[in-house]
Amino acid sequence: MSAHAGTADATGSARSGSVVLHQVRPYGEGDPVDVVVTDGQITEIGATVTVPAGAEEIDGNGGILLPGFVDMHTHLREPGREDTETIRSGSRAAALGGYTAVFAMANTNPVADNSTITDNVWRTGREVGLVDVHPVGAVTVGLKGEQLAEMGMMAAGVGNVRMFSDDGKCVHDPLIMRRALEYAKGLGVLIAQHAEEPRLTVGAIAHEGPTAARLGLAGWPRAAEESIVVRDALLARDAGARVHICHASTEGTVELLRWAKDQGISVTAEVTPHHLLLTDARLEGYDPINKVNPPLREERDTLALRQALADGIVDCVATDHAPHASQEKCCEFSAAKPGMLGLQTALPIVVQTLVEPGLLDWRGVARVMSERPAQIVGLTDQGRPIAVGEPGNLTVVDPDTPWVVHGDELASLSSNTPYEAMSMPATITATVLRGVVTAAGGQARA
Ligand SMILES: NC(=O)N[C@@H](CC(=O)O)C(=O)O
Ligand SMILES: [Zn+2]
Ligand SMILES: [Zn+2]
Repeated sequence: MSAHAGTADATGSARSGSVVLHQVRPYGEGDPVDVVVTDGQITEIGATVTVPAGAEEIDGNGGILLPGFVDMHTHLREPGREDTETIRSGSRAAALGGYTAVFAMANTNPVADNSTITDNVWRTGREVGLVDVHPVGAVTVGLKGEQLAEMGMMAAGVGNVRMFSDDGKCVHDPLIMRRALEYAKGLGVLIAQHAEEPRLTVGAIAHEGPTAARLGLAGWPRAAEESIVVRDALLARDAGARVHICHASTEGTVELLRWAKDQGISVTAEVTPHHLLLTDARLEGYDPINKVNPPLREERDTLALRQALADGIVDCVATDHAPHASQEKCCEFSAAKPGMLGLQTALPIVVQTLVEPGLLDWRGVARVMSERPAQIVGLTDQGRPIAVGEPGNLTVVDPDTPWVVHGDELASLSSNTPYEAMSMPATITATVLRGVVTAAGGQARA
């Protein structure tokens, strides 16, 4: 393999240079081809191509070529908790997971409720240059739910904020939510809601059901999510605005999304890999590694969410990558922080829960991991078709090389993965951002 052919400069645009991906199968279809990316764009696709002088060459080994993944829901903890994740460490995890763009949630310390912070997140992401880090702006000042943040200022800044969320908390006051939706409509931006009726989750730490009852854990009912999903669908309808539901976790939410979409309401939703794979059966043993908001639910919820993704009722997969320090995850269950790592394990879990059971083909994976999230947030340079003239944001997947997860080997500064010692069925061979290799052979390039 030749030396690095290009690097992303501080503004993130690709420098001159070329990458050749040898022996890859776009969307897993047809015979392997070679793909040339020059100056950030796909310039040639064919059985035999001209390798430009000085190009970095990657052997795809017959693996699957997909558009680079887009994560609508990542927590990078900068500013404030750089001991658990930084924009750099999170970008490394993202590149290794096949991502070319991530949306960094606003629940940092201080909260990203102003353009100084959102612009800084954007700039730092560009300096690192491994993945486009799009700042999410807070909907309300300090995530307090009382006063709308300066959404217009954040949208107009260099961070070009296009998604707003109080994630971690629900925008609970319906009048504030209504105003946020109206304002967002005017700005052409998206509100993403952490759907949780807080009056139904006081003290709650586990899914309300037989398992929590047996273990004596205070329950978080499905209705806490579903009541906000239906409320916000109605508010979006009346405002003529769009609303996005973060981490959908219940069978009932799927039914409500189906109803809302049937009505023509502009509601979209994401599901996390952990809500596709894991259930509250994990809570036996009280290991706080399994504590997450919303909580792990029951098998019928995971099955409904998988089917909903296949049907397009749930639009996309988002990681809700939520790093926490080990001392915050190995205390008593009730005291532990909720959240789990997700960036490096998302694609293999999608393979396990959707591709292997025949619910999605690789075109479907491109849809839920890349195309739909890019469309929902309005990114025009991501989630694009694999074709000459399109941006060189690409991921090569090896579907035949399993690997075993070890939290301390992940790129994240935290190690709170619920998949410790589990085998993952697929590996990311390489990730390319605007024609620059950002990760290859399990190594990130910054
Ligand atoms: N999902 C979680 O359990 N935790 C998230 C917040 C959130 O996504 O609600 C976090 O920031 O740690
Ligand atoms: Zn949340
Ligand atoms: Zn979150």
